[in-house]
Amino acid sequence: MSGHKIKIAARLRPKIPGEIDDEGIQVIHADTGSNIRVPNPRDLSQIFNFPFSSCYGPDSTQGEIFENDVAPLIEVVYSGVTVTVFAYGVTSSGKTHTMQGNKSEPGIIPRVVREMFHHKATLNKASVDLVVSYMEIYKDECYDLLVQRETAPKLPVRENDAGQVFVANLTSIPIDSVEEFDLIYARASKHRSVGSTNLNNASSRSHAVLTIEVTMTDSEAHTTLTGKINLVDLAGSENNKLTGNDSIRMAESAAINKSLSVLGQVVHALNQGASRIPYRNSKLTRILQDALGGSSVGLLICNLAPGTKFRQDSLNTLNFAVRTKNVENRPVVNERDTRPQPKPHFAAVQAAAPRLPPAVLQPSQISSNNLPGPSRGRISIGGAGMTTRNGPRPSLAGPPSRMPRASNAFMGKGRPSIGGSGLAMWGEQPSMQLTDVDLDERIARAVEAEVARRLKEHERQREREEAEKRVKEEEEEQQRLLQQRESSITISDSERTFSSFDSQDRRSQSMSLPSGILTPLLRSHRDLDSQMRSRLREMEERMEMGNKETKLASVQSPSSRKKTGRAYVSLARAHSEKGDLQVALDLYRKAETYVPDNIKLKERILEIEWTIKNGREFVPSPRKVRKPKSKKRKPRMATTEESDLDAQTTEGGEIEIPVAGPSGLDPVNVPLKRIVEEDEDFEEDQVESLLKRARHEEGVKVEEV
Ligand SMILES: Nc1ncnc2c1ncn2[C@@H]1O[C@H](COP(=O)(O)OP(=O)(O)OP(=O)(O)O)[C@@H](O)[C@H]1O
Repeated sequence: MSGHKIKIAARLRPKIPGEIDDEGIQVIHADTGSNIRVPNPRDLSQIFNFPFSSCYGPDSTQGEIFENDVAPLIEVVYSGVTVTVFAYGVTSSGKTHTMQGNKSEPGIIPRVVREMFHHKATLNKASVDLVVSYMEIYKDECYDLLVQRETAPKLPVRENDAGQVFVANLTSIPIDSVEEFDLIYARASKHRSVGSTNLNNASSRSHAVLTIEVTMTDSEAHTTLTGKINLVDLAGSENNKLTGNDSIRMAESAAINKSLSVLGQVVHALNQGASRIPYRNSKLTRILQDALGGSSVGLLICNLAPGTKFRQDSLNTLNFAVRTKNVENRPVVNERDTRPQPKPHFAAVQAAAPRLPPAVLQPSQISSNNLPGPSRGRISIGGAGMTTRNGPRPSLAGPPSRMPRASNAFMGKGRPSIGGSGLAMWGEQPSMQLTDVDLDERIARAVEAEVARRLKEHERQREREEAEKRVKEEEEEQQRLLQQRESSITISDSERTFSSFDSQDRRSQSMSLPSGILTPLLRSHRDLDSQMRSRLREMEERMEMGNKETKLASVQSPSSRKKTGRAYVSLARAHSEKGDLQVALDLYRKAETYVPDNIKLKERILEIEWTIKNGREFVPSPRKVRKPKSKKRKPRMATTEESDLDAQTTEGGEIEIPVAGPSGLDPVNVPLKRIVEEDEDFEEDQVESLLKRARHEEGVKVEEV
């Protein structure tokens, strides 16, 4: 399949009781197309237009969105392609309502499942199997929502040989009817992390990913076609000032905001055609890798909340949407040849690692107590990623087209079945007989856990050893300096006798010299001694100070180190301008710990050292004229002449502002992100926090700059 851009739909929710709708955002349907209009929060006379092929206003229904944008994708899933639908937006903008809905207004998820079964019924294929898996990413860890929450372990994210990312050990349950699904889904949804905030009584504290996978086996053609739809309800970005979050919610919020920010970075990097896409910076992007610039078909639903309160958030959401719509995926059809592969050579069998078959619980009566409908359901628990009746598969990424499939005698329909009801996952304890396959699976998991534990232990041991080595080196260095000082003191204590390290030969030689000949030399030794003493003292102080800073620097990211370095330089400069050269020198040296490769900084340190030593006056170099910050943040705000002119956005997230030019009014396109995105004003903040820290530090008295 050729490149396929992610489709965008925007939905503005109606106001909810207690909310003021001041028409901050509007959905406009015109003959030329539909768009979302948002006034610029910094200049209300400017209107940003966001044209999308699907825009839904507050009166839109769940059915409308499903029919227009999601239902057509079901056929794509049945053609063996992975489809990903995500709901994105600020907290309380209606993501969960859109994806999940409620009993009277079911959302996309229940509708998708109905449509999947409906489509299945129209197919004339012998074997069409559906399975569901459901997981959440809570504080950057993956949890299985199909198992009891209290016992759900953190699931590892892995990558297989084909480069496909999957969540290992994620449960997948075969579903044979809508009713079966509804029951499973209702139970699992209770396991999702939800909490109350000022903005939403039932705010999702995690990103939830529900996957419905369909496997179509054609035994005559010996092929298996696997389609999948991932339905992702993202947690909403949060402004903690508005949500009034407590410490627990704050920690959740930090994880949510971080993962969403990485999502933005991934989209940005994809748009830039960057060589490195930061998928690995969060579990969310790692898991959605296939949906962002990968091999799936994507639909992004941008949820918007009405009113001025959410205006800036809505602009951020729309800005993200504009960037995302340029991301191109390359969908592939996931078809596999099921013919048994020729037997590998004996040597190859010996060399190959043993492949463990998945554990498959085949309860005789899965639905008798819990699930309505025919009792044909089976629960398969992934031993290596999401496991279906046809073998292990990654959970979010399908294998590439025509991937050869390993033949496995344990897989397929003729597997040994196991007694028991399969209800253990819901907390009940069925009596269950384990087969060899199950035992193998359990052993494999235990081995896997043990290997992970040992690796962790090994890593901890390595870190301990490294820390010990560092301490030892520091002690040795101090010892060395001490010895040096002692030996130099020996020199200065006596002009007549030489230090212990002088040899007997030298002594006898010197004794034979005419008297007075060494005096100038010894005098210079004495000078050297006092110089060395003060130098050593200085070095010790610097080392002590440096250690503290080095420790701090070592835990910071490269960009934070740079920022801290810049903040110290800024402080140092202020002190050098006031004439506090010693304080300035200390601060420049601190800065050096954070930016050790900065040549200019080294030069500045030498310059000040020299000035202090020689008692000269220090004349700081003139400050660079920097562009005013406000200009950087607001690169293109309308001037007085422009402010009363209506502004129109163009495709691709640019704002078109008419500007008075030589030939009358010329339109000027300004990239919207430059206007909407906040520029981080770290320097002031950083200086402020450093000042606080510096005030508590002994020895460095820093005044407010
Ligand atoms: N289209 C809609 N029609 C009616 N009510 C809606 C609609 N969209 C959202 N709501 C209501 O708005 C409130 C917030 O919606 P929802 O919980 O879906 O937001 P969310 O974006 O999932 O928030 P969070 O990120 O905090 O989980 C809910 O009470 C929901 O019922």
